[in-house]
Amino acid sequence: MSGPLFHLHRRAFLGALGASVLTSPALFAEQLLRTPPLTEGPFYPDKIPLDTDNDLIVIGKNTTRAVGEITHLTGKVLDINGAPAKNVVVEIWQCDANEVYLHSSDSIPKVKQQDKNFQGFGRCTTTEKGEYRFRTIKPVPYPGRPAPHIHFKVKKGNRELLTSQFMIRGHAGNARDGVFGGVRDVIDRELILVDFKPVKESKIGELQAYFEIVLGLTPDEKDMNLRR
Ligand SMILES: O=C(O)c1ccc(O)c(O)c1
Repeated sequence: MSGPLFHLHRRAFLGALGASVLTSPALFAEQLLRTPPLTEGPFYPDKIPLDTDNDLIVIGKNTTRAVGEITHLTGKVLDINGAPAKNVVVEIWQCDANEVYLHSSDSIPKVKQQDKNFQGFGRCTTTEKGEYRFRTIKPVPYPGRPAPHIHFKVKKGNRELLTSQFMIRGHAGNARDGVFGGVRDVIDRELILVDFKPVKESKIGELQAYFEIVLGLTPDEKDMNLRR
């Protein structure tokens, strides 16, 4: 999701609340909307691959690239006050262009179908500004999951801060997807949708997607706030 769009939706949200609750605008106005958590699904890798870098298109020193529409996925991890979450790890995983996840219960039965050049899983540590970046493929529908999606987790050390998924804004499969349909709140839906746009200078049809992940308070931090 792009920065400006994000703020537009936030304003729409405040508008929907009505003027009466805005008597103390500072309470809301400074906070970003938190990325909603979503199911991990059945296919977080059961065996972490040797190559876990942020380029899912090329495994190790292979010379053949993965099949699919190359996407430069970038973004930031922020807290609800807009401060960067630096030095946290973003993990992504998704099925390959032939609908196979890097998980033995999917990849063993579909061994002939699997794209052996797709890394399927990657990690990126955020910078001082909370930035992350991946090179991956535009996600495709999976049997039983008509909304193409990329799963992600945000971790700090061993602590899992968020598990969710993002989906393609405007994709026809979203309306038929059980996980997307399970997100009842219209604002929450907006917060998991991402635009996939052509990279203008690219001669090979690469795409770019920008997604800001906003972390809510962790259980420990909520506890601290209650005690304050
Ligand atoms: O329930 C499932 O089958 C299923 C499959 C793939 C996914 O990515 C997922 O989140 C759920």
